[in-house]
Amino acid sequence: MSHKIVNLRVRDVRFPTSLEQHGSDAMHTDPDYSAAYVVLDTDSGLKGFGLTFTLGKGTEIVLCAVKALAGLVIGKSLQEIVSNFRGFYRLLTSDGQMRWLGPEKGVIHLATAAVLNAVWDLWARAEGKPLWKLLVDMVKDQMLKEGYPAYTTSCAWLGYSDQQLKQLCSDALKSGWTRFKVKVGADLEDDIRRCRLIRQMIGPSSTLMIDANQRWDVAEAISWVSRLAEVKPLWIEEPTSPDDILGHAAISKALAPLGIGVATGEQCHNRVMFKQFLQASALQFVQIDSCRLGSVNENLAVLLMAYKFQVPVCPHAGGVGLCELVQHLILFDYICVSADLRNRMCEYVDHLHEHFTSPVVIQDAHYMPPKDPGYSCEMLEESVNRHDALCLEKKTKN
Ligand SMILES: C[C@H](O)[C@@H](O)CC(=O)C(=O)O
Ligand SMILES: [Mg+2]
Repeated sequence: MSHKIVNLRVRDVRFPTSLEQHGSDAMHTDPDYSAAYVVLDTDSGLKGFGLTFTLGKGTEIVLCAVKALAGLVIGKSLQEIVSNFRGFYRLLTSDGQMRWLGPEKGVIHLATAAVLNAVWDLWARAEGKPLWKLLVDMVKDQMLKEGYPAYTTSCAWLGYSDQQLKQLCSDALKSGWTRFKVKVGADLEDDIRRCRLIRQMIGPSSTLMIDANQRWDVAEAISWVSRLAEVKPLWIEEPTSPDDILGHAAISKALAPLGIGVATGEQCHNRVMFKQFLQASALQFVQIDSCRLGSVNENLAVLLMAYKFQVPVCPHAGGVGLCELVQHLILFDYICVSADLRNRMCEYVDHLHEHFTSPVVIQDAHYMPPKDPGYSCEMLEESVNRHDALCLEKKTKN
């Protein structure tokens, strides 16, 4: 069956997570976890669902970019696309006029990610497999019985009170979590207090990471993290601008004697930037994002580059739908690329999974391999309608 794409719909879906400071960090103090949510309709009736992640405002701009790309997608059959996927990727990313908006970065690349995620979802559905299995079966068949190791960021968002942090951390420990990420970067004394608190709760054998979300300049990052070395963080995430590759390299070199690595990637524009981070030894943990890069296509390239440089991949997943999508990629990485779990873990945030038809399954702090066909992108229609920014705008006007 050809599954010819006959229509592309895109919705602006926003969740008011900022009201309870879910997702808050040193730079994003009021994040509303949102998505540009794409649905591909085909002549066979099969649909493909995709999304890219945003923080609320500006999602309407991503929708415009998706609509601008639609003309390159509608009329193509799935078979035509996957028989030359590289050519299709280049078609979307190398349009003579639209590439000026990037190339392969910013809003146009977020829109490309959403469209390509929907194409991969359509392909996996057509094959009757979860995406990770579609990828793995292209190479070989292995299974992960105990699931893939995860870490949680949901105990220590920057806007949470110490009381919330203690309660959430205590609950997480009871559920078997042993890897925790803490948001830092706004106030040093506050960071020292909160990091000491969580380290004291989780004990010396659990793993702690810290995340500054691009808050500092290079020298500030080195001195600030040095003050937090007492809690033995495995990594400092996004210590400075995500574009400052040599800055990351300087921070990495300075913190190495303290045994603290650098992690980044959630706002890394594309595979070319990752190449330079790896060549410059500017990171010790590659944090791919399923909706920032050009979908599976570009993420596979980064997985292979990370393996070539022997740098572990620890995917970013702090955003609506990001856990659902990136679990497929990290399963592929383990089964077909790295075959290694040392210093590897996938982020998990405990928000908004109820809005998906195939939400992630976490057991004992591990991602259990998805079973449903597709890329786990499909949202409940009721959720999309209830959180569609356009519908919300009309309601407030009436
Ligand atoms: C604004 C987002 O919640 C961001 O803080 C997520 C993030 O940096 C992470 O999950 O890592
Ligand atoms: Mg982060």
